[in-house]
Amino acid sequence: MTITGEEALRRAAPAAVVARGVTKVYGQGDAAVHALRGVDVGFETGAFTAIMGPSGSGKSTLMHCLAGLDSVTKGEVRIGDVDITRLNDKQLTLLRRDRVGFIFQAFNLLPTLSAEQNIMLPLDISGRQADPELFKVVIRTVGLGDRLKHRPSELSGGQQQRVAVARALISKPQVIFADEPTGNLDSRSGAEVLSFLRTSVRELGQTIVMVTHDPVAASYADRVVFLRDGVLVTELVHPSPQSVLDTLMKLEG
Ligand SMILES: Nc1ncnc2c1ncn2[C@@H]1O[C@H](COP(=O)(O)OP(=O)(O)OP(=O)(O)O)[C@@H](O)[C@H]1O
Repeated sequence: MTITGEEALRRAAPAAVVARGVTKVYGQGDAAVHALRGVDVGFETGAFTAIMGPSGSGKSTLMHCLAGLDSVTKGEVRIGDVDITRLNDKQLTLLRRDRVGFIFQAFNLLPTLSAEQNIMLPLDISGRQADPELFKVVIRTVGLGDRLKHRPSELSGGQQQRVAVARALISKPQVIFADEPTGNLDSRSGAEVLSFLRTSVRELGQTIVMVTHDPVAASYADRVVFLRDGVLVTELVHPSPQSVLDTLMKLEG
């Protein structure tokens, strides 16, 4: 029997995040918008997965539902062994704080804190200590050694996003959700940030799920899943910019 690359990936690693039958309807009656119509998808532990699709296909909605930032109308979302759709607000807040990392398009750093203080903030808030070895590895990985005392305003956009990447990595979350992490960066800084994400998957075994519009960004992932009209329609394993672009053109055509 031939095993496809995708099957091999699935067999090698259990899913860190699983969505089953996820439906999301915004509004009611005539004004109802069916943003997700029964999405089934798994995201492997230690893999980098991109979510793509035409504008309005439901990418951000799916990511928000996976990360517990938005509620589902129907269906189940598991992060590890926890069905997050059954948690109350307080439990969800703790789960996001302790098990999930976020990287957004706007870097979301606190302007009065240094790079190092921004990186440590989530751990400080939850009263946890950083693993000193991991801190060294993360700082080396994202190349911020000589910038740790700088404030965000003294850093370039690419450097600020590297701080946000380090902040997401330092708490060893079960999964990092990245929403257009290179959307505000020039192509060189974007490539650097994507390389750091790739390295964190390879060297730290980090699980990453990223929403992007950019075929080049998506090509850094191990796998790309494609949405259209709120449904998962296809996926690519070991994507190239060209194969992602071709698939998108077919979906939009
Ligand atoms: N809060 C909301 N209230 C009502 N409709 C919404 C809301 N958020 C999203 N939608 C609708 O749900 C659908 C999916 O939106 P979503 O933002 O998830 O798509 P997307 O693929 O991320 O789009 P884009 O690529 O343009 O960012 C769209 O039709 C959108 O208008």
